[in-house]
Amino acid sequence: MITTILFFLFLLASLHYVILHYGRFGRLINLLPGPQALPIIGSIYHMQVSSNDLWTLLKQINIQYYPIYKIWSFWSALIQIQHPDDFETLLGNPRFTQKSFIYKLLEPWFSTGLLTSSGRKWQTRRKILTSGFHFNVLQQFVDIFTEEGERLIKSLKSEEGVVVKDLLQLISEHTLNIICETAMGTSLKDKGEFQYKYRKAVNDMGEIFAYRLVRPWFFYNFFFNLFPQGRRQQKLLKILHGFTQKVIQERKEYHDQTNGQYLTDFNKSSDDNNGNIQCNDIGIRKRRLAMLDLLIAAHRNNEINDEGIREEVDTFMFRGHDTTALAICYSIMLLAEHKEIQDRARAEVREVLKENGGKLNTFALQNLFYLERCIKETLRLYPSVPHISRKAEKDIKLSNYVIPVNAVINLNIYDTQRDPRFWPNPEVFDPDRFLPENSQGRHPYVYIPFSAGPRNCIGQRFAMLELKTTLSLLLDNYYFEPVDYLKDLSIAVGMVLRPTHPVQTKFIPIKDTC
Ligand code: HEM
Repeated sequence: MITTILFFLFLLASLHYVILHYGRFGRLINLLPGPQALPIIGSIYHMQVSSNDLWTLLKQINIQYYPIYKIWSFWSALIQIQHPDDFETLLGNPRFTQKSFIYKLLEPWFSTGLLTSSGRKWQTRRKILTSGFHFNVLQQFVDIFTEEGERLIKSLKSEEGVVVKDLLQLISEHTLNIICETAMGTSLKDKGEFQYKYRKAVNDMGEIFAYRLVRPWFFYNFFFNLFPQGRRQQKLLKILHGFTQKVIQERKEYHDQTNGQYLTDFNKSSDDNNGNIQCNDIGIRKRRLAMLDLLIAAHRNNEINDEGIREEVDTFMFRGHDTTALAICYSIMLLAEHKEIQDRARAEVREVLKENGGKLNTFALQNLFYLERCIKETLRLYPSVPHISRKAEKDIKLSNYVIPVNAVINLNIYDTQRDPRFWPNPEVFDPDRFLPENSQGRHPYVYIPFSAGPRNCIGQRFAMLELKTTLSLLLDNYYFEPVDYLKDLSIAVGMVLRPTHPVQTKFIPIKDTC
């Protein structure tokens, strides 16, 4: 019986293979170069290795088939691209805004929030949420970035310096506090264990994402949930959704208690008469108009339902803390390894602080030109989001090949930003690449850490202000010294550019400030 079923399935798969590969779609895809593929399963058998070996393997394949190649993964064709002209053709075209099926792996977590949705839904949500990142709103957030930065500095205090054993853990605690206080209007103070579990679950979900990515038979949630990793994912989702539900519930309660009076004008100042932002006894900031408030206001106008709020809070909670934590970590590590650059950045921070009476505000942050170049250069070498992916919504010509409708197109941001054809000495950390005179003539799509076009990162200005504030405070108070070196870094394939092991850095207090 089993043999008959297997034989029948094999016949079906063979028939599907012939139709797929000898039809127009398959013929066009097969014109592209790419690693050796077996009938039916394609090239995916090369990729059944650990996620850091996969990272190394893909780098080799990228070099071999530059600038475009295909990977057959059973019935799907994945097109990998790495040329800024192709990025421009794809991202610059407002008709290519649909994400590929790879993002479906994220749907159990985010459903169809801003990152994963498409079409009308995405447009409506993007419109609602954009005002949450308006300059006036971001300006108020700088106070929170500073408060949290000061807490971080206190936590590092020690006479002779401290070696932080897991830099990413420490910094992601800080960035999660920030996203909750700013975008969600909720404080996580005294919720250490609760937030630790959330961050651990985020990390574990990243591993599961990478695991499924190269096992297309696990793309179907129903089937995946029957297996141990699927059951593990179910448990993690309970933690992740429990966390965000609590944040939403607390904020809703606050607006119910205040009769929704703070849900009206998003551009008004949120300070009391003395310029202080107040907290109520459950730690919720009064009158700060957060992104979550926009969603609650939209809910009251019947523009979004409870499920809609949850998917956006899940999306922003993850995207708003993990990406910035990685960027801060890599910045610290790079500055630790480049003492002269670190000293120059610190000198600038101190100068700007002096000019602003020791206070950081948006004006002061705007004047940190060198630090901004350091951050840009960090995001060139270590883009928090190394790859993005789109669905070909119609035929599109890339690097002289016609890519047929429905193909998956993966954009390799990481390798493009290190491509020696566009970046002299690409492995060298040189913030002055981003001086205006050194940027002239550079292809506009060769540097896209925040993506580009209509689906670019909605949080990029938020991220830059947060990074500048945190790094300024750290630079003003500590010398950074390397313990682990970036040349030894091992990276796992996943949603973000995560190291496979904890990384360590030493912070030595500067006597005149600490
Ligand atoms: C250094 C920090 C950050 C980097 C490098 C970064 C990078 C990116 C990239 C490359 C995309 C495009 C993703 C894709 O097409 O699949 C993106 C989208 C997005 N980012 Fe960021 N991001 C950062 C910080 C943030 C922050 C702080 C927030 C929220 C507060 C945020 C929220 C989002 C959202 C919601 C999207 C989806 C936008 C849409 O599709 O309309 N990001 N980000």
